Amino acid sequence: MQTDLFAALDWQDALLTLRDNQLLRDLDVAIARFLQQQCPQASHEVLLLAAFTSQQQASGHLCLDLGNDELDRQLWGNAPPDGIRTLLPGGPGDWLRALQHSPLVSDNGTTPLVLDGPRLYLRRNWAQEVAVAEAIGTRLHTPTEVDARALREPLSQLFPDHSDGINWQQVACALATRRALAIITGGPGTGKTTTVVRLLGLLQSLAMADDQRLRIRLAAPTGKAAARLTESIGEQVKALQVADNVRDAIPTEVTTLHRLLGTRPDSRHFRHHRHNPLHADLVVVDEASMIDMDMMASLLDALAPTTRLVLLGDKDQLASVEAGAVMGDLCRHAHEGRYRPETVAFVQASCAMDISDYQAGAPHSASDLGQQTAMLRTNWRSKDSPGISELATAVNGNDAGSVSQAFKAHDSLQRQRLTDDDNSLEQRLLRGRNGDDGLAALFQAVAQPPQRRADFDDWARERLRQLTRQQLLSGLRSGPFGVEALNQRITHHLQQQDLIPEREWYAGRPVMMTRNDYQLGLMNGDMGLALPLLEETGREEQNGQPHTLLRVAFQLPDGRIKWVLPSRLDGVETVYAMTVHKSQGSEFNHALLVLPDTPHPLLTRELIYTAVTRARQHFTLLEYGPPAVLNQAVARATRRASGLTERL
Ligand SMILES: Nc1ncnc2c1ncn2[C@@H]1O[C@H](COP(=O)(O)OP(=O)(O)OP(=O)(O)O)[C@@H](O)[C@H]1O
Repeated sequence: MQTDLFAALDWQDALLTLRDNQLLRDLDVAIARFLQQQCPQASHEVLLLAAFTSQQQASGHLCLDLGNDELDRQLWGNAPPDGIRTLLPGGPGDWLRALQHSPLVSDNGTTPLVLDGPRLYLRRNWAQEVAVAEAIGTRLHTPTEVDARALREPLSQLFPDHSDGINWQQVACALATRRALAIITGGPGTGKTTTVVRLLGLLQSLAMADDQRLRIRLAAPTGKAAARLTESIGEQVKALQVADNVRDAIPTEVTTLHRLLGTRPDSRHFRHHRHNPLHADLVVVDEASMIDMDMMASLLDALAPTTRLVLLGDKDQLASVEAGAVMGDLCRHAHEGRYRPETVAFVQASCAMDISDYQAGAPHSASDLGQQTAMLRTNWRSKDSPGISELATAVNGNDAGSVSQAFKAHDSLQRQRLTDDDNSLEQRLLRGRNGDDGLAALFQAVAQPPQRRADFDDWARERLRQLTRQQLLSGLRSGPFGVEALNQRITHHLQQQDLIPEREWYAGRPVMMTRNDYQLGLMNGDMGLALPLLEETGREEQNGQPHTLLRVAFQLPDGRIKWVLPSRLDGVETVYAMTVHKSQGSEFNHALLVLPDTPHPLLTRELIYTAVTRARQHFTLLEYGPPAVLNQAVARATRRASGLTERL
């Protein structure tokens, strides 16, 4: 009966209705139509599932997991729309049977759709996931092992600080020497950079003792993250307890992943791939939680099988905007350790430390990858901002009581209820916490450029640093509490206060790149500030003032300042407010998070955690609604559908 009804419906209309109800995108509709052209005998049920599989990518899922208990919610929110049951009769079990008999579906990548257990993939996503799992598997079976006892002496020199418990930094270093892949995860300030610099010192010392020299490359997913790491690596390398020639053989410049792999204009393919691998013996990638499956596949493809890869990142942060949550998948059990007895013995021999409390309960629960993964657990920056790590831990633990308690216990944390009909948000941003971190101070400083052209780069660097003293964040892009509305509202207020003129470009306008511009060498997410630049040739004064031109200053990953003509930038937006997604890889002395007046499905635990951990010293929650908005967000953990963990 249902099948008759289904056949009677006009297929094209059904797709368009789903699109009009925002259950599908144009792209998803196009994919279903394309597949129908390729295979006219394909059932509408399978085509519809293909459209939904494509649509799942918009939420970061790599596949449609038909075994997911929350499939209904994932597909169409709360309740299925009218008529959908007619289009897609039965339940996941029936759909799986339909897929198994469809000519569009195989389990080995020979068809446009791939069914792997209960997971339905578009072929490209499946192929990437398989390639990533294989490349990781190869690295995990490539021993680079050195004798554990031979590590003991150099490790104790690199880690002179004596601690009673387990020194996870030292454990991470020791584990990383064993295979061509290592993962080091930990929250902010847990010493990931410190650890990796010591690891580089260790590996380079061992190589140089053998008359070799490792070619080391350092990278991060965004320009901002690369710039931040360049700065902290530089300091750490200076403090490294190694011979001078070893120190000199450790690079401090961090590049973006795109530059590392070699972007090619007008192509989504990179210059480096399996037939032209990167010339490197060791590649370190920081902020690995921002790497999506597509980029991870490209990265692994560009590395020779013998090139060591070390991934650093915070597994609890928001996953990449694009599909895949690779770091989260790779670190699924990092907090438990789940080490095998031989790993425990290796750590005992190399570090004289007992990690048997973190041994796997049952042999099958330990994975090869787990043996190469270490989680750092001490926040070394906590003296500066104890409240922030306490709040972050409470958010991670979905502990509403501890979240409220943290706000009460620490001056570094503030929670303020705002109403929509006053200007208290704008006034707060203008004032800042202590005057010198507010927007008013920024505009004042911007209005006082140096007198000599030679001083402009340093001045711009300082102004860009000033910009990171305070940042307003929102988890949403659209709607009254999304960054678009917030930026408009703040801009309007500043104009009313005569702090900025009513035109698009003005000195003091903070902007962010919204796409990669390879010609300019600027990447999506890079932040710039419009500043008056003293004109080099026109030294003559105008009305008693030196002649200045408006330029946008960006800091490149190597620290240099790049001055760009505003008209040359077509992919930028104002960032008085920034999305939490875009704030990844950045830190601010004071981060302020706006929460809307009602709970929102896009606000999740990872998003709140990421916002809190952007703050170095102070975190403020600006609530336009009841506490339930925060509590519901903290309770909502995201789980992205992928088969990577199982495959590994
Ligand atoms: N073992 C240690 N003993 C004392 N201080 C440490 C130790 N490890 C790291 N630190 C200090 O803690 C601070 C944070 O370390 P580091 O930058 O390595 O952390 P991180 O995890 O890379 O931080 P983030 O990702 O938040 O930038 C630094 O000032 C560093 O010098």
